[in-house]
Order: sequence, then C-alpha cells, then structure tokens
Amino acid sequence: MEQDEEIPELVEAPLEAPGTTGDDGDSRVPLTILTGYLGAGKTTLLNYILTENHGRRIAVIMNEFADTADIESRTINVSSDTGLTEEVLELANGCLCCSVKDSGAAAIEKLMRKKGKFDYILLETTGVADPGPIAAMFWQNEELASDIYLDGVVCVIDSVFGARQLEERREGWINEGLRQLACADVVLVNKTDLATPSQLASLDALIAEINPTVPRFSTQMGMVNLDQILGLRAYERFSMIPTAFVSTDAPCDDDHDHDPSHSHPHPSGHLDDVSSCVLALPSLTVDQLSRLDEFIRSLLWDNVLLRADASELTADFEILRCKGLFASDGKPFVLQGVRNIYDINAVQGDDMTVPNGKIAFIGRGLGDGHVLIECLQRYLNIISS
Ligand SMILES: Nc1nc2c(ncn2[C@@H]2O[C@H](COP(=O)(O)OP(=O)(O)OP(=O)(O)O)[C@@H](O)[C@H]2O)c(=O)[nH]1
Repeated sequence: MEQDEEIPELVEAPLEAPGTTGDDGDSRVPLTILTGYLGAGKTTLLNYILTENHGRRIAVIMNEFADTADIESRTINVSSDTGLTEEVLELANGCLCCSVKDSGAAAIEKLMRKKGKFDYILLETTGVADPGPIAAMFWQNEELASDIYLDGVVCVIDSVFGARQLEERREGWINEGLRQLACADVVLVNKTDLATPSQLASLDALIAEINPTVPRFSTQMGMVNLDQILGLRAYERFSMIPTAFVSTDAPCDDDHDHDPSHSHPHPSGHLDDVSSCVLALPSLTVDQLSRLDEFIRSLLWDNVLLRADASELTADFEILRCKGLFASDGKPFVLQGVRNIYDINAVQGDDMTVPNGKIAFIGRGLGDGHVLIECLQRYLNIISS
C-alpha cells in the first residue's frame, strides 16, 4: 500500500520528556478533533500530520468502533488490542504518538496521567460520528479545563463523494456528513486529484450553503499547511474567523448594498432541512450586547425566539452551530456555540477591529432563516425600516 511506505519507523518513547508550558505560559494541551465521513481521508491526514516536522509531540486518540480499530491502528502503525489500550511511541521525526482508544473523557483522563510527554492531542472520530457532542464535551468540561482546551474541529470531505454524502436523506434526523460540516472550524476538501472541476464547484457551493463562514482548503492525501488546521484556538481567540468572514462571504444572489442590518439568509429546502443564515451586525451598544446574550440563551437553551417585547415564540429549530464576530463598545467580541453550549467573549490580546460584524446560525428547520433573523434584528432594535 502506498500509504504504508511512508510510515516512519517507530522507536520507544523516552521516559522523561520536557515540560509543556508554551511561550504564552499556558500549560494546557490543545485538542483538535478530526472528523469527516467514512473514507474521506481522516487517517491519511493524521499520518501526514504525524510525519511532518512540526515540532509538536502529539498524542492521538482514536475514537473508533472496536471492529475497525485494528485496521486503523495498523494504518498508523500503532499496535492495539480491543478496548482501552495505550501505546506511547516516538516516531522517527520526534513526534510522540500516544494512542488511546476509548469513546469518552475517560480516555483523556487516562492520557493526562502522561501529561508532560505530549503537547498536542488529535482526536480522530469515526466516519459516522457526530462531532457536536464530542466538541461540546471538550470545550466546556470543567474537570478537564485545567489540562486541555478545544483548539478546533477539522472536517475532511471527499471531493468526489462529498456532495452526495451531504445530500443523502435520513428520515427524521440529520445525516452525519451535515452534522460534521456544521461543526467544522476548518474544512479540507480532500482527494482533489480525483474530482472534476464541476464536482469541486458544486461541493464548494454546498459547503458554503451549510457553513458559510468556514475556511476551506483543497488537499490531496491530506497535505495542508499545518498552521491552517492546528493551533487555531478557534473557541478562544477566534483568530482565523475574521479572515474567513472576509474571504468566504456567503454566496448570495440578491444585489444588496451591505447595509449592516441586512439579513443574509440562504434557503436550502433539501439537505435534511439543514441550512444556515448570516446576519450583518453593526457595532452593538452594551445594552444590545446583553440583549444578544439573552436572545442566544433563549434560543439555545429554551428553543424560543424572543420578540421585541420579550414575548416568546416557540421555535421548531435545532441549532447545530452558531458563531459570530462583532464590535461592541469599541472592542471585538466573539460568539461561539456548539449545540446548546455557547460563549460570548471579548477578544483578548488581538489587536483587531471589526469593520463588518456578522453572526451565523447553522441548523435544522431554519428554512430561509428570515424568522430567526427578523426576531433577532427586532430584539436588538437594529432593523432598518
Ligand atoms: N487518490 C487519493 N486517495 C486518497 C486521498 N486521501 C486519502 N486517500 C485514500 O482514501 C482511502 C481512505 O482514506 P482514509 O484516510 O483511510 O480515510 P478515513 O476518513 O480515515 O476513513 P474511515 O476511517 O473509514 O472513516 C485510503 O485508501 C487513502 O489512501 C487523496 O487525496 N487522493
């Protein structure tokens, strides 16, 4: 197999390893979730990362079903048994590969007993996994918060079969590919060597329809500049999202004038009823910021939309992901939401301005997004009349 030829020799890891405190004094270990549909190229990407000279000592968690674990482990040359197993091996390029196989936080807790031996964690999910609950678990886990932080969710999509996978209907629930894309902080459109230009174009349009602000990169065999996928701090600094908002502005047929209160819905109608909508936000006053917080909390926690008079409208929505970047009181703020967990924080330490604030929602049942967008505009009192 072509892939096996590139796998480096494994040697035993040294007993002692240097400390993990980074330049910024943060001793927590970043965790990146690698997701993507069956066969999209997650393990290939993992191999690529493990064999690159990035200077990181990486621990790998394979969140795999037992019956495929053996195949996976052989692909990355880490032997395993079924159940919770652990191997700490040093790859020839100095990268530490510590593989733990388990489905939950228990794997991380066990892994953290080896704290100091690695400074990055990659978690590869199964091809049919919904990364939402996994991301939420690591993002807001109080017990793990002093040890790790969620750096980002990287979604690998097969450029030949990806569109078909996203469009596959599931009666009564949302297909896995859509859930994975909805959660993504970065998308790698992989296997571009096999796709036609028209396949690439239609897949790109679908990706933009579902996750209009996600940065996306074309790859072959998962080869990507690692700075695009690791060390993002996507849930803390939102450092790459401003670029994404600028460079991948959602496709829109209407010819509007970018009025800051202009809503930007993207009708779907297919894709298991999953769609997205984006609202341009002007700079918010302190009061509007607090009203935004109330609105998001009611939407995500109680599934209700707040009307301008604070009365509630029951929403038949399922919000999978929301994110935003906007100014308030002269400072940049970030909204991050995965399912019903969310945070609105001032951006720390980044010297940046927000000329065009935006907020994006991805979910089921949004339709063209106008009900949600209008309620939000009215609640914040930013609707243009
Ligand atoms: N031609 C081509 N083949 C690729 C590329 N990336 C991965 N492959 C091949 O696609 C197959 C599946 O890749 P994997 O990395 O195992 O995919 P995966 O997402 O880990 O698969 P599951 O674990 O089953 O979900 C392998 O045979 C890879 O060698 C690519 O860019 N181009």
